[in-house]
Amino acid sequence: IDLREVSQKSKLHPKPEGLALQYGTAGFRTDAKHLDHIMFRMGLLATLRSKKTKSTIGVMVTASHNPEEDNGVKLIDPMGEMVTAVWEGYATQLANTEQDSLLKELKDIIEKEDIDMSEPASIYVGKDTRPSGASLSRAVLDGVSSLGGKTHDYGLVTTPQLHYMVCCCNTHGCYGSPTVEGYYQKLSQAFLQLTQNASNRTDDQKRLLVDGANGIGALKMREMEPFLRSKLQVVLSNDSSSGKLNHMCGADYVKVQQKAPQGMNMGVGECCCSFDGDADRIVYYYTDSKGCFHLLDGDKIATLISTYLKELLTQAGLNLQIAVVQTAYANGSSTRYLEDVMKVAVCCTKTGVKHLHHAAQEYDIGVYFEANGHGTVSSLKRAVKLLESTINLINQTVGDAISDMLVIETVLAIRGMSVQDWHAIYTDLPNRQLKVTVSDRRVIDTTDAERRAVTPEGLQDAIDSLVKKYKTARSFVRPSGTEDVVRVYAEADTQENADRLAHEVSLAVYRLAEGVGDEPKPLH
Ligand SMILES: CC(=O)N[C@H]1[C@@H](OP(=O)(O)O)O[C@H](CO)[C@@H](O)[C@@H]1O
Ligand SMILES: [Mg+2]
Repeated sequence: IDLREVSQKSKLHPKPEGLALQYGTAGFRTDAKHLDHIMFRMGLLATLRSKKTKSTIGVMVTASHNPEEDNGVKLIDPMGEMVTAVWEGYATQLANTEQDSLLKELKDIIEKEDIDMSEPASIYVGKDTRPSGASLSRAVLDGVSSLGGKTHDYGLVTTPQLHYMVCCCNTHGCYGSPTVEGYYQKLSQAFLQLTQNASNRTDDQKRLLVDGANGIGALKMREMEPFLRSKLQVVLSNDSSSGKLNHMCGADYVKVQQKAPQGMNMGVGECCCSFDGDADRIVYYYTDSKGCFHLLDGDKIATLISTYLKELLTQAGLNLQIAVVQTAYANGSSTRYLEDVMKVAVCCTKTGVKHLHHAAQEYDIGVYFEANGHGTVSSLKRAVKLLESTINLINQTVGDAISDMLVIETVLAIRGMSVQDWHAIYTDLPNRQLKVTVSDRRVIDTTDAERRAVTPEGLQDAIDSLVKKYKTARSFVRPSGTEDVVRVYAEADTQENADRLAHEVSLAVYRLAEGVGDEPKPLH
């Protein structure tokens, strides 16, 4: 194998000594300053993956909901899915190898996977709006070309758009045409077709305020608008590239803070939604006449969509198995509603859409959403004509804010529901998410889809006895896969109790993870 070019070019992308990073929940993420060598190496790895699978592979440069100064990278597999766990392992190995053993590490992977290096390779590359994206995506291209791979640089795209392109390419056009116009055309045609009979929709109901998180989603929404032919009137805010990405706005801010983003001019009862920094998450919300804020998160979205699909199946007399996949963060009320009232099967997986996606594929129709609004519908294998347009509206490869938004608007239109009707389906249990900083978050290990802590010793017992003090309470902790923090989640009968429980559990985490009794500082 001729790795001379890799050897030369890798010198232009040196690894800072001692820096170790993990391929986390959604790829590598950290301060953009430390990522150049990671990008080059992910270009190399994507090329190997492409040769191995004899397909096009995607490389997306993004740090999603994280601060503007951060960046990151994720690899996209042939069908638009996240790369497999084994290859995530290679990614971590390759990323952490010191400069002088890079070639050896590459050869190891080539050997282990028995890769025919004479195969051609094709890599699609995209990036979000972060200033560091330009030079980092060039480093990816450098990696690919040093192994002789071909690249197509899509430039600024949302993460789900790149997933879509990869899937289109590898299915030879069956999924759509691999261009942004192809994407807009596919989604908007399905939307217009499905909503054409929902004629009693008022102009107010056609209006949707969209918070673009000052990111790529805003840009792409503006491009898509003409395709929607005023059937959906999108009012964009936080759509300037001069505004700071994800700062006091975007889906993660709205979900975790449980309040409206800044920079949005919301009228009473108006239907609003927020994307995250790479537009793969969406949450809805409105404020009522008393100024109260009401959030419709991923759990509410999963409920709306699965209820609608179940109705379609009944109408069509189809005996297909439908299920909703959630994570430990799903509000207890949503799980109860789906199982007890809707009689829909619910299953729980670890955090990260790659886990939900695989679980969803076990069913004829799998609706999966993380509570934070990251999700989609998958596996519409045996469904028939009636579902065809609905399927076209859905980006089945990965969670996609724009496509999800159109699906939601369609279901609301067809069922004549307002955002308030939708909100009333069930009442969320008050909840709170906190972050605790500890010196090594890896001391926390979990089981049962992250709902129980195995280590440090005594932590789960401490959580259990704190939870017992409250009514309808639940709490769990897990190390984040995208930030250097431990996440704490709690829900209880009142907001005060949820806040108190989250705080108490944070204290226990700090005490047991650090082995000391100091006061921690839980952050919102
Ligand atoms: C509690 C939470 O919202 N966690 C998020 C967050 O992962 P962490 O591993 O919790 O940092 O980022 C992931 C990628 O966007 C997303 O899939 C996940 O749901
Ligand atoms: Mg995201």
